Amino acid sequence: MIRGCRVNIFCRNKRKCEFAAIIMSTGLIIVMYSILIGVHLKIDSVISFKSLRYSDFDPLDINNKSKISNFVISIKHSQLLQSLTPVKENKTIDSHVEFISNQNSSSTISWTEELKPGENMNLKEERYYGEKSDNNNYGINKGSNMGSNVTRSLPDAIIIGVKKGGTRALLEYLRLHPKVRATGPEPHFFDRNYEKGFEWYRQHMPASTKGQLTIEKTPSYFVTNGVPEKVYKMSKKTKLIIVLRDPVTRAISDYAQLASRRPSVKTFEELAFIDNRTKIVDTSWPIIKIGIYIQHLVKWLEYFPIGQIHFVSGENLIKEPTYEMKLVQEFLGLEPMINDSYFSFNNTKGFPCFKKQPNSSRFQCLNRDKGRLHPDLSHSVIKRLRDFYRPFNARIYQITGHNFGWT
Ligand SMILES: Nc1ncnc2c1ncn2[C@@H]1O[C@H](COP(=O)(O)OS(=O)(=O)O)[C@@H](OP(=O)(O)O)[C@H]1O
Repeated sequence: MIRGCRVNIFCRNKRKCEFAAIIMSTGLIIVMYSILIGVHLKIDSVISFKSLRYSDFDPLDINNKSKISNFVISIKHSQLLQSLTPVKENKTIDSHVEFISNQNSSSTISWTEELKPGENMNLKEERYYGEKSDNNNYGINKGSNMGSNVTRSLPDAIIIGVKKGGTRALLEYLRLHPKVRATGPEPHFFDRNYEKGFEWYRQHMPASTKGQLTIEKTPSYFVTNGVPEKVYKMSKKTKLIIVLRDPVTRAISDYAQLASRRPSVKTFEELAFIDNRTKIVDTSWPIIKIGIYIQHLVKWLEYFPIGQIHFVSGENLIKEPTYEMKLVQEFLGLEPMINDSYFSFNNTKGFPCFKKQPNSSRFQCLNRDKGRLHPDLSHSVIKRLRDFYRPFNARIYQITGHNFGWT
């Protein structure tokens, strides 16, 4: 009765009424479908970004193919979203920035690379300025013109090590400086991708403008044979930075990372000593070998003068980030802008956290896999390792002119 009444009110002619109903429902389906696609793209981008932290994602690692495709998809989605939202003048798009709040009311930072207005993700541009770089043996440092004086340059400075020394923290602190442009993931150019050539390397550097320093970090460079010569060939003026940390805690940190990725791995003691009874240290185990810093450093000194290498104390970078940053900025010839106001010690995390702008109230902390729990090792194991490293450490103190205080 009621249905009949409605039909009568809106459609006098039953066929016209059916036709109108079909048109309306088709329209409704199209609208809902578009909304769903839009939501899907947005969600997918966010999920992809969230799942890709620099710590577990190396886009240059061939074993990470699934992550690469995930990454590429997320970039495409973000580009699509960007093209729907025109970029306003002077607005910076953080294309790869990921700040995820965690339970401790701090945040987690992932790697960052910013796109400037007019710049896009296409790195294929092959035009050169033709300008011979002042610090590059090959004259290829300043590269493709991306418009409005934006270029990609080979690094002016490289954080070459040491693994688990605090290299990520240092790079993220340096990134706070307006005159610094830093890479996100580790490019691994000199140790894994050298055959791809300097142009490949340069294309993996962040966009920069004149006067800005380009900096990358790949801690494996410090211990990889042949890298000092290759860096020298790129530019003998490259400034080198090494974050040194007590080799015993460094080894434990490295092992903690290994165990978190391979839970079935042998115990630290089983791997660190040739024989657990005699406790002869196994120097062929990379986790031990990396900590014999002097052996690696001398290879760099064959190519670079000691004054061209800046040593950061990994321990002090945690205790007094401002002081260590003052020294690094001095070394890089930067105005000392990264000061106390950027840091706040987060007691829950047990590490300094930092803010992107001095006037911001929001502090960000490094990812949760920086500052992992270390396995408990017996005093005798620690003592044995300390005894082992002591003579090597003494030579490091001598050469660098700095007592790092590792006991
Ligand atoms: N601000 C801040 N937040 C968190 N962690 C910090 C920070 N500053 C230094 N560190 C120390 O950095 C250690 C990781 O070193 P790296 O970044 O060089 O590691 S890696 O080689 O890139 O994997 C990491 O080692 P673990 O504590 O063993 O995880 C930290 O001790």
